[in-house]
Amino acid sequence: MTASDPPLSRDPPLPDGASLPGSAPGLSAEALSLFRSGRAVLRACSFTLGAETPVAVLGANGAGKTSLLRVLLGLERPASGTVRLGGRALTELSRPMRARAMAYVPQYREKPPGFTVFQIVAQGRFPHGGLYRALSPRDRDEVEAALDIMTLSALRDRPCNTLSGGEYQRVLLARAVAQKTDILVLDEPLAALDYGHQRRFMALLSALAREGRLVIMTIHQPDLAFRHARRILLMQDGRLVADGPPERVLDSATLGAFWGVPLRHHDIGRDRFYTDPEEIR
Ligand SMILES: Nc1ncnc2c1ncn2[C@@H]1O[C@H](COP(=O)(O)OP(=O)(O)OP(=O)(O)O)[C@@H](O)[C@H]1O
Repeated sequence: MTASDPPLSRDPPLPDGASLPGSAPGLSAEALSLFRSGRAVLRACSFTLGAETPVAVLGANGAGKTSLLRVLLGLERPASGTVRLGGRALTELSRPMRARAMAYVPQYREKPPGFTVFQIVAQGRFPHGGLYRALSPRDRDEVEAALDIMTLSALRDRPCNTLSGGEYQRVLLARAVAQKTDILVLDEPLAALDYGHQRRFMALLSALAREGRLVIMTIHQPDLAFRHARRILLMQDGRLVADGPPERVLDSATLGAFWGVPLRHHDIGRDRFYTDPEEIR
C-alpha cells in the first residue's frame, strides 16, 4: 500500500487468537440451515475451517455445496445458525471487510459485455480502495501478477465476452488472486480449465495454503480432491455426512456407498485412482 492509499478498513480488528497459524482468520459454521422454496437445502451444517486446507466439498448435484459456500460468504442468510469469521459473527462485519477477507469464484458466470480482461481482474482490488478510486501502483502490481499467474497477459485487452469458457474461468480466478484475501472460496474452480491450467492452478492453491491461506472449494472428481485437499467435507441432501482426511473419506467403501456405484481405489505414489471393478474390457 502506498501512503496515498486510503485506509483499508474502518472496522475494528479481529480479536487476538482468532487467526490461523498463518495469517488467515478462522471460518466456522454453526448449525447452518437454509430453505429454498420451502425445502431444506442446508440442514444443521457445522464445522470449523482451520489449518487443514485446502478443503474440498464433494457431493451429488443438488446436495447443497454452492448453497453452503454462499452462506459462508454472507451472500445468503441462513434460516438458522451462525457463520463466524475470526471469531465474529459474519453479520457484524461490513461487506467491504468480508470482501477483504474472502474472495469468491462462483460456478456459473455470464461474461459481462463492455469489460476487458484487465478491468475484470482489477475488480479484485475494489475491496481495498473502493469502486471509484483510481488503481494505485500496488493495485496495478497485484493485477499484473495475477494476470501473469493465470497466463492472461496476452489477453489483457480482450473484451471478456469474446473469451472461451476456460479463458473466462481463468479471468475470474485471476480476479480472486488479485483480491489477495486470506480465504479463497471456489465453486468448481477446475471445471472449465484445460489439464495444464488445472495443474498450475492447483499448485498455486497448495502454495497459498502452505502460506496459511484458507482454501475451500467444491470439486466433483475424487482423484483431484485426494491429490490436492487436506480435508474433505462430504454433503448429501443438505447434510454433512463425512468430514475428515482424504485417506479416510475418499476410500472406495465410503465413496462407493455414497455414490451407489461399485468402486475400487488404487494408490500410486501420492495419488489415488478409482476404477469400476465390474467393468469388462
Ligand atoms: N433459486 C432456487 N430456488 C429453489 N431451489 C433452488 C434454487 N437454487 C438452488 N436450489 C436448490 O437447492 C438445492 C441445492 O442447490 P446447490 O446449488 O447448493 O447444489 P450443489 O450441491 O452445488 O449442486 P451442483 O453439484 O449441481 O452444483 C438443489 O436441490 C437446488 O435445486
